[in-house]
Amino acid sequence: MSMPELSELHWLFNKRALWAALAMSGWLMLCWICLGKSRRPAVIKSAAAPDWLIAYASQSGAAREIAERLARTFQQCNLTPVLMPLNTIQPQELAGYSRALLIISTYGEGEAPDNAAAFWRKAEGTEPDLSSLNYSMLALGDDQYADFCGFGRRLAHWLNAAGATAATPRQDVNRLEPGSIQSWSRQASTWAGVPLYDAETSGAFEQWRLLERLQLNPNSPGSPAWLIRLAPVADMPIWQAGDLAQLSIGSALRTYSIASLPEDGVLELIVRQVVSAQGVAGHGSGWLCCHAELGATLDVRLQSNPAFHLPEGDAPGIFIGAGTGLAGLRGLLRQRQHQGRGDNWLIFGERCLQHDLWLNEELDSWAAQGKLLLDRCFSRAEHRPEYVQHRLAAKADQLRQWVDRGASIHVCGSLAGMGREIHRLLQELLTAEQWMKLHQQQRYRRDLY
Ligand SMILES: Cc1cc2nc3c(=O)[nH]c(=O)nc-3n(C[C@H](O)[C@H](O)[C@H](O)COP(=O)(O)O)c2cc1C
Repeated sequence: MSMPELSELHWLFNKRALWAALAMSGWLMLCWICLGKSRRPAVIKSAAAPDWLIAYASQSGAAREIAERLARTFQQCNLTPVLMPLNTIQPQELAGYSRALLIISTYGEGEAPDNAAAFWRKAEGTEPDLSSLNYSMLALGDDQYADFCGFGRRLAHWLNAAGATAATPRQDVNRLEPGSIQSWSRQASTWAGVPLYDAETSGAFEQWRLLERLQLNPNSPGSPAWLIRLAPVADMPIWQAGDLAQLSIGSALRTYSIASLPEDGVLELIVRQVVSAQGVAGHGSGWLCCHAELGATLDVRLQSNPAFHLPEGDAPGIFIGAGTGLAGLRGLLRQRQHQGRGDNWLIFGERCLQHDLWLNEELDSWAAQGKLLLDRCFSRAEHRPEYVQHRLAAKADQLRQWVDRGASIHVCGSLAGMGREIHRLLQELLTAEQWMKLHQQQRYRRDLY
């Protein structure tokens, strides 16, 4: 999966027993609350929509990436925050929110980054009534500049003068220092009731070498997707299926789902080559998929992602994904094969049968051995165009039977394009009891971006 970049950070659910228990019980409660809400009539559902704002001011992307990651964590808890750069909101519109997380970088000489400058021009010197707004600010900067975190500080003063309440002390961060970010995250987590971040399950950056890249979809109508294979320069680190890899490429950091196991001796990723409307290759994907020479080294940090690990036990597994979402599912499926657990059902969607048989040798061989029930769907199929949600709906009886047998459901891929649809459909196709048990027993796991 190609996910947003981060600098010097690690975001995850803690492994330590106490925090895990707290986080999971919090998560379960949220699921319960949201489940209850989403089963009421639509009008109540929208009236009860969460009022979280996650706003950022970012020049080179660090603050934006943090904000995006926060938003994803909220979404994994079935909350739907509004995520935006400050410029896209009018100062007085902040009064429409009761809770905000603000990730604010400083640029120039103590100035606002470009995507917050217009906001600040309008805000400065005005004093709207923001007395119903509570906020928590993470201010990013560099103490080598004379006005350290100057914009964050000025924005916080302005908010306070307008009557807003700081729910946590403003945290100034020097050069993305992880300890400060962690400290803020813990406080913000407590306030927000969402487990936002913990540093202890992320390792350090290690060097890896680009070993190979194989295009998975030659001639596809979709953008090229590549299986990227990396070998460790030093010892092979340990990770679990479901974990993530943060790649440092130039000044950017990108996060991808890991598609392989340590036993494979390589770190495999599935990366879609991003090309802008102007034909410019994306920074991270362009380097990985086109520009980097084989043998080139890059810094990678592995990030534990317990929320997407396989559950204990040998119950069946349902795996649903589209596009690069196959990466996370493939890691899990490989682990299931290693464990000798053949009761797997994969529903995978891409564009067309002729050019999008991603990883077909491996998947077909598991299917031929009876270890995988394989449903491929193609959105551009001539006769029966289909998305994964259509196939799932067509196999609703089978879904219910598997869930009754204790199956867990893993969903990986885009939130907007697929994750939300699958979520909605599962709620519709499963009985209330099945849906409740899936949550209670933590058998519904998602890696969406
Ligand atoms: C040209 C430039 C000017 C900067 N000016 C300041 C500054 O005045 N005060 C400060 O604390 N940090 C300053 N910084 C540091 C950035 O705030 C810091 O690198 C931050 O992590 C960037 O976050 P972003 O990628 O979200 O924009 C500056 C950085 C650059 C490149």
